[in-house]
Amino acid sequence: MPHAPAFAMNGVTVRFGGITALDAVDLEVPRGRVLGVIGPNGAGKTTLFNVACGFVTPAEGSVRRDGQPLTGLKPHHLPRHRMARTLQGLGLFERVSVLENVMVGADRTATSGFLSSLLALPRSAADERRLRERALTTLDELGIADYADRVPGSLPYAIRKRVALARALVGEPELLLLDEPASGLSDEEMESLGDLILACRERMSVMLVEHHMDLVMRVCDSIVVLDFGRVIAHGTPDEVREDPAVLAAYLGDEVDRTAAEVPR
Ligand SMILES: Nc1ncnc2c1ncn2[C@@H]1O[C@H](COP(=O)(O)OP(=O)(O)OP(=O)(O)O)[C@@H](O)[C@H]1O
Repeated sequence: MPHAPAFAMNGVTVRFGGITALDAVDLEVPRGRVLGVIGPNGAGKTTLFNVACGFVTPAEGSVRRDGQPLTGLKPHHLPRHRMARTLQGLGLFERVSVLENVMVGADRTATSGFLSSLLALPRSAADERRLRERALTTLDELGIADYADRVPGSLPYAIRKRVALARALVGEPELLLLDEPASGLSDEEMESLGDLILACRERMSVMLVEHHMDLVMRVCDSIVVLDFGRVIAHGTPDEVREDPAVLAAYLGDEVDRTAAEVPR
C-alpha cells in the first residue's frame, strides 16, 4: 500500500496473568521517520518491542507492515519483511569474528540464526564473497572495520553495540527496531549513536525504544509515551516535552525512585 505507514500497531493488548502490560496500544512509524517509544519503568516498552519483533503475540489487536498484517509474526520472519532489530542483550556470538557475526545478518535467507546461516546451508563462493563484502562495507560505514577479525568478547561494550547495529543494518532493512541502544554508553558515544540513527533515517524507518530523553528528543520525528501499558501522549518532541500527562507520569516515577532511596 503506497501510503501505509512502514509499521503500525492497532489496539495491541498483551496480558501476563493479571497484569495488562499493553492496553489497546495504537502507534505508527511513517516511512523514513523515527518514532520514539518512551515511558517510566514498567510502562510496557519492552513488551511493545517484543510484540514488534514477534517475541510476544498480542491477545488482541493487529500489527501491520506497509499496511499488510503481520499475523503470527516470529523473530525469524523479520528479514522477509525487511525488518531488523537490535536487542538490549547484544546477542553476538562471542567467539566468532566480528565480520562473521555481521555476515549472519546479511543473509536474508537465514531462517533460524547462526547454525543454518553460517554453517548448515551451503553457499556458493560468489555468494560468500558478496556477503563478506557487504558486511565489510557496513562495518566501514559504522567506523569499526578495523575490528573485523577480532572476536566481540575482546572488544569494549560500545564497539560491540556497533557490531550488533552493523548486523542489523547489513541486510538493508526498511524498518529498524532499536531496543535501548544507548544503554551503557557514555555521553560522547550516545552523541555519535544519535548521528548514526539520523543517518539511518535517510534509508529506512526506525522505531526507537529508549529511556535516554536527550537522545529521543534529538533524533525522533514523533514520540509515543506509554504509562501502565497505555499511550498517554503522542506528538513531536516539543509537544511531548510539554505534555502535562507526561510530566505527571515521569514525576511519579521520580518520586517512587526517591522514595526507594530513602534509608529505612
Ligand atoms: N513475562 C512477563 N510476565 C509477567 N509480567 C510481565 C512480563 N513481562 C513484563 N511484565 C509486566 O508487564 C509490565 C510492563 O513491563 P515492561 O518490561 O514491558 O515495561 P518497561 O517499560 O520495558 O519497563 P523498564 O523500563 O523497567 O524495562 C510490568 O508490570 C511488568 O512487570
